[in-house]
Amino acid sequence: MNIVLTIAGSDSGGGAGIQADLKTFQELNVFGTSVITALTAQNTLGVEGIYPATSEFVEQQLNTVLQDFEVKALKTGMLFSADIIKTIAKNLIDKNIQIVVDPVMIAKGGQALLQDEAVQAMKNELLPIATVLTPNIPEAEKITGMKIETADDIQQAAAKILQLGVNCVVMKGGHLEGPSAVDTVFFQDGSFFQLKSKRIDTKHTHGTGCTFSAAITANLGKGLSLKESVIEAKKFVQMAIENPLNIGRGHGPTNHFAHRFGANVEVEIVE
Ligand SMILES: Nc1ncnc2c1ncn2[C@@H]1O[C@H](COP(=O)(O)OP(=O)(O)O)[C@@H](O)[C@H]1O
Ligand SMILES: Cc1ncc(COP(=O)(O)OP(=O)(O)O)c(N)n1
Repeated sequence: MNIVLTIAGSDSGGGAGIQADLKTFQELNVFGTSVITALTAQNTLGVEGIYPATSEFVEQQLNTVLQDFEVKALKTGMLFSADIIKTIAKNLIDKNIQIVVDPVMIAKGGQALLQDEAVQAMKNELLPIATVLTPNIPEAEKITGMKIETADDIQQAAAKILQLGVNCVVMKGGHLEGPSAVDTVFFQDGSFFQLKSKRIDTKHTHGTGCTFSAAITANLGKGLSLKESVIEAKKFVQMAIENPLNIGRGHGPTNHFAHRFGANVEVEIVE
């Protein structure tokens, strides 16, 4: 049994955060463990409240899991504060674990899930030890300090992010426009490729980023290459978006069951 870990916030609505991660892990046949950084009172309409854990308790959860389980890959999601980020980085620096960083900053409803001053800690402490970073466009803008509108901007921003020490960056295109949802994957050696899928016209996209990064983590945990892990994760999230559950009165969750039925999902790989 391959064991993976999510270090993230709890979404009481079950569509994002720890809950989306564990559902994704389970669907992809890996054993999921968790370190909870914050509780959120949240549903499909938005985040009503945030109750962060202390960095000491985050550290205790992390060490308790790592002392007992051989974790192959982990992801981080909502980390909330600079203190929590520094604590996590300090405890992971000497571990042989593949690290997927989803730099969660702002929920769809606009609520901050990461304090502003924590962005610098993420850049200085966490990204240098990360295997892969999966920013959406606003997150990439915050990390790089540049406006991202064109394909050239995406390439420039990726280059800036790679300079921070992360091995690979997946620039997610969910927030862009056009008939395709295009994610571009950049590596340290200058190579890159794109993953293109049909953009689905839906409001039910709560937790897409969490689900995508959790699927990459699960795939890495199973021993797939980084490239294969990202490709398969894109297929997983595409199926989850294409087959909405239509629950909740706002931005509903993606459908983590969907991959069981969606063998024919179309994702084009452009090298
Ligand atoms: N409407 C959509 N149709 C198809 N794929 C989408 C759609 N929205 C997002 N995605 C995909 O979901 C994944 C998460 O992207 P994104 O929504 O940008 O992240 P986040 O949830 O962090 O904002 C990416 O693979 C992106 O291409
Ligand atoms: C607890 C928690 N973690 C992360 C998010 C953000 O998830 P994301 O996949 O980026 O989806 P949206 O917020 O954009 O719907 C969250 N909301 N809560």
